[in-house]
Amino acid sequence: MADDDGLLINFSNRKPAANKQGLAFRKKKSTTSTSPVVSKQAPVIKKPVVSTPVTNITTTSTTTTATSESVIPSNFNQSSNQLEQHQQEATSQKLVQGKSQVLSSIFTSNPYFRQPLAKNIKKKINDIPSNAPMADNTTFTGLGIDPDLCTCLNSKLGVQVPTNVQRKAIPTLLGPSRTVRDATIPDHDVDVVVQAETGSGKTLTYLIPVVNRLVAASTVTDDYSGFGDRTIGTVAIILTPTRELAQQVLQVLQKLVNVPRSQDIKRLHWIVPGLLIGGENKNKEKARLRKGVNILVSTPGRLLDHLENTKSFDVRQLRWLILDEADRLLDLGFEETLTKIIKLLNERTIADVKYQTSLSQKFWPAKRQNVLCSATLRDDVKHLAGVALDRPVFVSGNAIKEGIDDVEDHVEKYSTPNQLKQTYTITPAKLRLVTLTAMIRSCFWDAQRRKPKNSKVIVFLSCCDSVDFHYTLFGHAGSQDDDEEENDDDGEGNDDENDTMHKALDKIMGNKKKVTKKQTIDEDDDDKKIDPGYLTSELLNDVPVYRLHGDMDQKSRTRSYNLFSQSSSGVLLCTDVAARGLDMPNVDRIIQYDPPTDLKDYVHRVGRTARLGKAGSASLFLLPSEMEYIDILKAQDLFPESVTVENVLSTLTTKQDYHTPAQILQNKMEQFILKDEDNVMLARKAYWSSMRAYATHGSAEKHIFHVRKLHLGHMAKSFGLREAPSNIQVASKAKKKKVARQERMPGNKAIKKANPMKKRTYDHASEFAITSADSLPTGPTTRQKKKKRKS
Ligand SMILES: Nc1ncnc2c1ncn2[C@@H]1O[C@H](COP(=O)(O)OP(=O)(O)OP(=O)(O)O)[C@@H](O)[C@H]1O
Repeated sequence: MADDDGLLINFSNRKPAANKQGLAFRKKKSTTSTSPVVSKQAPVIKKPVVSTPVTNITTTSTTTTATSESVIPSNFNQSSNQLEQHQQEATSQKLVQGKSQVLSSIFTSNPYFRQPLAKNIKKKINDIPSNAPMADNTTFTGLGIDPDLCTCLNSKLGVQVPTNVQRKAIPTLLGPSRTVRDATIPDHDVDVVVQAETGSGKTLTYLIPVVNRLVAASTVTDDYSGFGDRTIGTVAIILTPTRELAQQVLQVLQKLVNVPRSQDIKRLHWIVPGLLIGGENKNKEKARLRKGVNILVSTPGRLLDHLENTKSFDVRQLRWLILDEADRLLDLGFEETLTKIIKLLNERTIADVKYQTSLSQKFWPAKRQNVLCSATLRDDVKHLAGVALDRPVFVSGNAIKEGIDDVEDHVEKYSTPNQLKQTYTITPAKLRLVTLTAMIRSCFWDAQRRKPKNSKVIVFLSCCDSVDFHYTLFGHAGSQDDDEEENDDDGEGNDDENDTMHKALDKIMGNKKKVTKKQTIDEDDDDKKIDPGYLTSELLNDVPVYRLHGDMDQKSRTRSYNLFSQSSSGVLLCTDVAARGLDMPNVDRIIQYDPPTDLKDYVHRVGRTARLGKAGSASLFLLPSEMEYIDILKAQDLFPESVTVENVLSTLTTKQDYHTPAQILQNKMEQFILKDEDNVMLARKAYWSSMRAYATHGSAEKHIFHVRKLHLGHMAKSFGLREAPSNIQVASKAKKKKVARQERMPGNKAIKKANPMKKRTYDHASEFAITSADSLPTGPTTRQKKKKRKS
């Protein structure tokens, strides 16, 4: 707060009537303005600024409205006296860090918008789970899988019968080693493209055939001595876009290769799986490669590094190259790396005749088989074909088709699991933060039984800074010592007023325990404190909050991811680094607070829930200016239902009036931000990074998501900032000047500036992370990108 002028914003002192007509109550000139605060008079607004005519309010969702049953905790209920009291207290302006501050209402000056009519929402006809295991009599043994491997699948992974995509793709991937004949499937090895819904078991779809063929190759029979030499090197490489996904695939693989030996079958067990990912010790990886890793799971950057620099990395006998989340691997940033990888593999792979004897050749594809998997393989497929594939067979949940030209007939639309319940909430910018908070809280409240419940919620945000900001906010706001500190800071204000207000807030926020020390949130904050990997959020009724993004160090990432995966209840705040492939058990709800910059990411984000036939729901936040995005979703046969902001905010109270508790909640969060300079900086950074991230929406959606359409002041409010963006910008420039000055100081080592191009590649390519405000938009222009693609 040091650099900015005190921002004077009008605060409505009018008791918010239960305004059924819309979200806003009009701005009113403050009548209680006291020195030193100068109140800027609000313009008289002729028509209600946010009006949601009763006739247009869509209540298609099953979300409960404000009944006494649906309201979250009892400590949110206020007596009318308390409400009155709060109204009076809230009108008082005070000094925050020596600056005049006036609280502004979140319910004024919001844009007018009409809720879509319920009749425009097409309901899903078929709610039968589409990604569950088959309910007919299909079995893995029936598909030709080794009975011992089936036992292993059952005992180690709880997998008994195949899913639809497994039933379709496994026989094709078994190729000539297939023991069950099927005339419709090629009996030679072909490249395969697998497209199936999220959570339908694509990982096992490609792992089972590879392991099955290696198990067969290691089996000693009367006429075949089996293959038991680990020095064969790497025979299969599985590439994934993120480290977490690579770790997850390895975990499944490790269980799978431990196939028990039947008494009458002799097997030479030599299948050694291994992992190569960024952030890990390269020398240890080299040592493992030297010994021989037969099935390698890796992220592209680290694989290329070892291909280029590790002499003992032997890929001469490579027979499988599997690209998990293949469309993502071909996105900007990965493409170049992948092309280099494929070029090196092409140069180094030799189909050694020693493995081509008449008996063993059925276990080993004669040449490298390429397999591509994703839930969203579409027009990219043709592009991928140019890079890696040779006339692939296309397998989806619906069809098997030979030849790439027909692919588009089968993948015109992205598909999400039938049982996934999708909703959206049109939320004016000023109401975003409080609505998010209310929505998360409602996930942990059983409205029917009227008691807290366990739930697992993932909130997707557009950038790392925003994740850090919300993590700090939810993790620390609401503790009593914050309030105490704030009271101390506010020495110049009216103590009595503050005291009463804080008491009212405590009551509403449910502050039960006295927190004496802040939990550590940052590893380098204090060396002695150990980052527990999560924060317990008082603001969210003591729910643990986790975070995951690409700017975290590898240890924290792994810990945070594992903790959330294993937890029975909690909120994970993350970037798109968690959008693809991650199989976190029992996630109930996905909240897309920032809309995805690519429609494919919508499908992958919502796919973290409703996996393998389980139920799940997903909510999307949209600004009134972004409503057209619903049409884009509809064009993909995705029909989310509308849940109004009123519905969400109503869960904060038993009373008709949800404005007051919502406003108090917002004030509480703003106070937490403003009381500490670090918090203000965090909020500003998050604000700017989010704006930058917003600018990365593709040209096809630019008419919907354009920064020019945003009300920057209102957006700032959603980061708990009471400053106009120009103030923020000035502060940011001032900081840059300060850094530049420091750099010029004699004796100071010039801080090497990161090459923005490189940074962008890093952010987008490996970790899905749009990070700090300084690091982004100097990447290639659209024209440059097109030129690059052409060449
Ligand atoms: N046939 C099966 N029976 C029971 N469970 C299965 C079966 N196949 C896979 N699973 C389990 O289903 C979960 C989801 O599988 P997986 O992660 O492979 O899905 P996916 O299709 O790759 O999803 P995404 O597109 O999100 O990556 C995993 O926990 C996996 O162990």
